[in-house]
Amino acid sequence: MAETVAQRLSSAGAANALELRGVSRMFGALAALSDITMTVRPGERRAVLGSNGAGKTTLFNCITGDFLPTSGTIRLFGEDVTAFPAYERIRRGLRRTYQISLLFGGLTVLDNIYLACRGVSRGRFSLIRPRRNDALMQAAEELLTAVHLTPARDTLVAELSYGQQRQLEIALALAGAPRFILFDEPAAGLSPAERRDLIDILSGLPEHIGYIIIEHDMDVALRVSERVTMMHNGRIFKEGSPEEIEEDPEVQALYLGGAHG
Ligand SMILES: Nc1ncnc2c1ncn2[C@@H]1O[C@H](COP(=O)(O)OP(=O)(O)OP(=O)(O)O)[C@@H](O)[C@H]1O
Repeated sequence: MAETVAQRLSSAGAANALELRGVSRMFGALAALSDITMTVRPGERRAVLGSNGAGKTTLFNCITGDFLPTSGTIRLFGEDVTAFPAYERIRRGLRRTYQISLLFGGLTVLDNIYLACRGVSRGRFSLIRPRRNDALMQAAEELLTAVHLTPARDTLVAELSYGQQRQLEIALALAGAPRFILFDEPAAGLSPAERRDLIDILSGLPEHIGYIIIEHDMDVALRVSERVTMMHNGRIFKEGSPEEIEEDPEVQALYLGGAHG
């Protein structure tokens, strides 16, 4: 089988994109995460699946720095970021999308992307209207294409369909040369055609960008990932290739049997 980008970067000695060691997160007496140990290589595409309450969102929140873990360590590209605030992790190339939309409805699609590019760039923020040859404007145009939104370039975000808004959220996560992205249920609420488009967009991302996708739609999750981590009750329950996970009898009994929401 051909070597994946993740394998090539890994054999070239690059640090893991993400490394969690013994990560736990308590909410009072409830262990939302218990002793999570997992590694994701640079460029690797990973799906994290599990029923409602399995701990997937808490896992994302600990990786981004929205929550601190109660115990354990988190390393990003070899660096211990366990106690780093979220913005320090963003500076190191980590991005995330949310289940709830965080877009500016009164601005155009291109303006939303442009502002995201500006927000993560190091230059000073200016209210002067950007010129068309501005490098950030060019980056914004490229992101527009990457998420298949070129026809909606000048449309106000409030007028976009729900699916187009989700596509725009992916563009915002791609602003500013990310190295690793956390996608939180990007297929939720999408039509079958929009799901196919999403699969194309994720499959077409530059190879060096790794990601973790939380997704309830197994068809999407298994098609856009090289490896799958199954969670249950705050623990890792199984890990394997999409084929291994799909055929695993325990996974089928617990998850594919309809126990998930
Ligand atoms: N801020 C919080 N305060 C208290 N309990 C929380 C908090 N966040 C999550 N939990 C609890 O932690 C457990 C894991 O929740 P989490 O949202 O991480 O699961 P999930 O796998 O993302 O579920 P879903 O698929 O429904 O989004 C649940 O029992 C949840 O009620």
